[in-house]
Amino acid sequence: MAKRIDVSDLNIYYGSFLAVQDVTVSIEPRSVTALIGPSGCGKSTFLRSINRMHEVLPGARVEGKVIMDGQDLYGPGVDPVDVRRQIGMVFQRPNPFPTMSIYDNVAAGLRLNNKKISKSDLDGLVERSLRGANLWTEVKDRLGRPASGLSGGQQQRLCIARAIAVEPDVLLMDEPASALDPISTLAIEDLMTELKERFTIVIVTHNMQQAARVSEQTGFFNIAGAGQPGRLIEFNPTEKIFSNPDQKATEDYISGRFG
Ligand SMILES: Nc1ncnc2c1ncn2[C@@H]1O[C@H](COP(=O)(O)OP(=O)(O)OP(=O)(O)O)[C@@H](O)[C@H]1O
Repeated sequence: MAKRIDVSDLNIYYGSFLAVQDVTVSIEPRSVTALIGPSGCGKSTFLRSINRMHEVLPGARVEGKVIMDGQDLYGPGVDPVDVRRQIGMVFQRPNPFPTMSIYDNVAAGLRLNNKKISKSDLDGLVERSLRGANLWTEVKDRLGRPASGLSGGQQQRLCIARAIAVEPDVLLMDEPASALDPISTLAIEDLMTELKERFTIVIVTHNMQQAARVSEQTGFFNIAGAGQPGRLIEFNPTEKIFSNPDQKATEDYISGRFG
């Protein structure tokens, strides 16, 4: 079930380096939120802090709050592994388990989370996830073949199938189409439009047209200069960001004057 995320006063560190400063934002369920901004301004770092992936690096930590439907994800006693199950992630480069079969790639997370699942239930869930990722018809006759035999676009949809198989509440996507050709990119964008019916989606993208096509809300991150922390400069409906942004820096960025 899609859930809302409320981030308040979030500071994100790599050791003593403050990479992202003072982010406060609300992310609506059943919608796509796009994060844009120049390289190094902290979009990916912020994305990874939402599902507690950031802290897997030694010395990496956050201050502030990330609340999902009332639950403080950084609260005492919260298991980060559980958070990552509820908030799935898709990366820039498709990263299926290459030698594992297509079927087993989708089943991997389900098997980890539910050891007693029957073969027929698993078959059903694998099919549903592959259908959800718009991949079923292309792979249904070769489910036992290695994932490495799929095209880049198919591999990325396989990774999306793997992510949605465990029924997360939120899906984070870090430039999910930047390594793909234009046709595969459109397939991923169409898929996002379908998936937002069921999930809260947050996507980092360098592609402004993509942000404009797929998202309801857009956040613009920026940095004042090298070594400075990234900040969320503007967060508004996508239509407003691309037609009449509040901040001059946003306008300069989207009109290609910097970044
Ligand atoms: N593992 C790390 N250790 C130390 N600093 C890091 C690490 N990863 C990122 N940073 C720094 O944190 C800041 C934000 O980086 P991040 O990758 O989040 O930016 P980004 O906006 O996603 O950039 P891009 O658009 O190029 O992917 C940068 O100054 C970067 O050098």
